[in-house]
Amino acid sequence: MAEYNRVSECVGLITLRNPPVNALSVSQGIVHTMQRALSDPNVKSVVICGQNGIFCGGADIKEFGSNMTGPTLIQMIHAIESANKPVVAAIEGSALGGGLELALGCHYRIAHSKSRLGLPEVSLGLLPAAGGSQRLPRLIGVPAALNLITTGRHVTAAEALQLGIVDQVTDHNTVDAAVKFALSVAGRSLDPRRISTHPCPQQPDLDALFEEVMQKVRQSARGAIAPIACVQAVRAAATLPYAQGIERERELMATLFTSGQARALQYCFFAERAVGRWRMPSGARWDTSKPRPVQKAAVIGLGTMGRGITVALAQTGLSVIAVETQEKQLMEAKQAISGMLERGAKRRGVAPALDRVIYSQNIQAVADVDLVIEAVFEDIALKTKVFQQLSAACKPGTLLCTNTSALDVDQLASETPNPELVVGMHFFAPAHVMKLLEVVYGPRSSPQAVATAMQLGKKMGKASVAVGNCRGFVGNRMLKPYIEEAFFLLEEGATPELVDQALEEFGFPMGVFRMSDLSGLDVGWRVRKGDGLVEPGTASGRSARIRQGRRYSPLGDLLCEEGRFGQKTGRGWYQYDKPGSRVARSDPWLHSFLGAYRAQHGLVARRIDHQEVLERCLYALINEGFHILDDGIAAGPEDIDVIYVSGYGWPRHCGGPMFYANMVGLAKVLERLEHYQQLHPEVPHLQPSSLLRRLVASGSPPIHKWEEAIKKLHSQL
Ligand SMILES: CCCCCCCCCCCCC/C=C/C(=O)SCCNC(=O)CCNC(=O)[C@H](O)C(C)(C)COP(=O)(O)OP(=O)(O)OC[C@H]1O[C@@H](n2cnc3c(N)ncnc32)[C@H](O)[C@@H]1OP(=O)(O)O
Repeated sequence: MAEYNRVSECVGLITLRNPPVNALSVSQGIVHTMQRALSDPNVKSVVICGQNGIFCGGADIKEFGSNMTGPTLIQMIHAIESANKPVVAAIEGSALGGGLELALGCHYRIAHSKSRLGLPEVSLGLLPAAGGSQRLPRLIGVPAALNLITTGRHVTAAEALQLGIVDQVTDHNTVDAAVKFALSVAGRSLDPRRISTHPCPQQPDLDALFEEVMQKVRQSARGAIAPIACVQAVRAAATLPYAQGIERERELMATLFTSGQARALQYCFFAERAVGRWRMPSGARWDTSKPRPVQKAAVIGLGTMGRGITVALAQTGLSVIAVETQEKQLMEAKQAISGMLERGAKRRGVAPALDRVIYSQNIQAVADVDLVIEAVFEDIALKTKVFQQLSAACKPGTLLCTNTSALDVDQLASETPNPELVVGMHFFAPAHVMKLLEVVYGPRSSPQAVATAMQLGKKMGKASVAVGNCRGFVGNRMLKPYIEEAFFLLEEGATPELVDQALEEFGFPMGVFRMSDLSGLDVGWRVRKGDGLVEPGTASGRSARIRQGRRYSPLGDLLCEEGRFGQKTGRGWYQYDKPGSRVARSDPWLHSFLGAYRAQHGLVARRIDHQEVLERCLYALINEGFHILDDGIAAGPEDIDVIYVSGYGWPRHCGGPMFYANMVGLAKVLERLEHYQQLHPEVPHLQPSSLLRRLVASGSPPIHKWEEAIKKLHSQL
């Protein structure tokens, strides 16, 4: 776990060994090796490094749920800082969380130029509770420490040097540089190097600073408790002696450590990694399916989505052929894409990848690409034509991907001579910014096609999730009952403001109505028209609100008939100063419209509270998630949760819809769905899924056991 060697005759070298990231385990034995180094009379100084080019990824997150016994990290770091021989941290790869805290306990820090450092505990629902919240502000000052600790961001070695976190940066062998450095400081007084013994650097107007930061953090935290505790811990560092500060750090950590939010955030950390280990119902899996290399790609159709996808591909280092058949649109797209590439490059401090994109009006230009992403208008006839053209134009083996969000991937595949080469790559707008990618496979998609799309998604920095083909795939399929419940709540007496407030207090960045105004009400209207649901708005009464045998709310259609498409028209569920403006204001017209609508349909408005909004919208969405699991469209709850957290604004500290259901209790979700279903029998999405019932009947296993339970339950059917 921690290996000890003597090098250059008088330097004790401690190497952390705990693959893959040298996470600090309670059983690691660093204390023991440290004692060995300190008691060795031949050793004049000590270097701590990590094996395989990574210093340390922090405390072992997997141990958090278990019974942790052994010397605490804090005691170990204290022992290092108190040592009477200089201890130098040789930082390569990452020094994160407890890893950086360990380095802060050392007397000196030497970092490789490519290493990254940070205290990301906040993103796991925790705070740097191995003295990090007390040492970092003492070392680099309160404002910089607050920034790092409350955001959890990683800094480069160059920034760490500038901030004063490290003493030296090297491009060469870090351990060699640290050993040399350790020899040069042997025998020097260590008092100035013990960070905990110093006060924080003076800071004028401390109270005002903390007030300002606390306000900012509360706003952006959207209900998360860890960022607030982080501010409180740093405040303790700035105002209390170290011993008392550490006590405060411990108290705050004790509250966070056992919180549901910490469990949810740590679940998200592992879920994001688990979705990379995808598998298909056919038995094909990530570890047995070899992706094809993709160096050259093409994007067909340069509307909003196509432009974003082109930028994302070019920024990943691929050569891209961007095709748009109309000359004017092609020129406009070229200008927009170049602008996005230039702005992105400026932000990242690199040269813009303008010459990676070749523009063409001719689909034949795709002849030698490895992969094509089609992003033309959502029209099955048009997409079919494009797929047929692509099949004829591309070299054999080219992967054909569609960015459709609503059409049938299998149907498109069946239009090509090689359906095994077809998958969906469902990006979210703006495609070069949004983290989520749904990789949609059909029954005939080859494992290699899925592996290639998944690998490309990963390269693009996306949270890529492999899902089966169905209407709306996973994300949009679950969104439908959520939006419908919100409409029904308006009919029954709620307002858009009330519904949005409940959802935003829950942690969504935007409630359903503000979101719908942003994305455009006409999008859903077009889909509903296509489904034959939209009728002229003159009929009244209950029967006018039953369509295709189930409850239907025409409210969204009626707003569209008024030309209220949301932000782009300056009117939607809210009003805006002008078309395109983003600040939503309550609209008296909407409220009287709702009153008139209810009167026309004989609906009596009743008082609706936040709890009902949350239960009806969220449980309807969760219920659809159980259907999706039962249908095998998502392989496990993690897939659904990653989709919702990374693409739909579900608050990360609630873990995603399926984790949330697990936290609330499956029996409670079932009971509330049954309750609402009795009240609204004409709403099928409130009918509890059979999987949810079966899981409750089998004793509500915890989420990590669902897969096993689902398999067992399926085999019993
Ligand atoms: C009841 C009262 C109690 C009171 C208080 C008790 C206190 C006790 C606790 C004291 C703790 C003190 C405070 C310290 C806290 C921490 O240190 S929390 C951890 C902070 N560190 C992080 O958040 C870093 C997380 N890791 C990463 O960001 C990345 O993994 C990486 C290090 C940058 C490497 O990235 P990459 O190369 O892309 O690899 P990955 O795929 O991400 O990871 C590879 C595998 O390693 C696993 N892993 C990574 N980090 C950890 C970790 N810290 N612990 C355990 N496992 C880790 C990751 O899951 C991958 O695993 P596989 O998916 O199985 O391959």
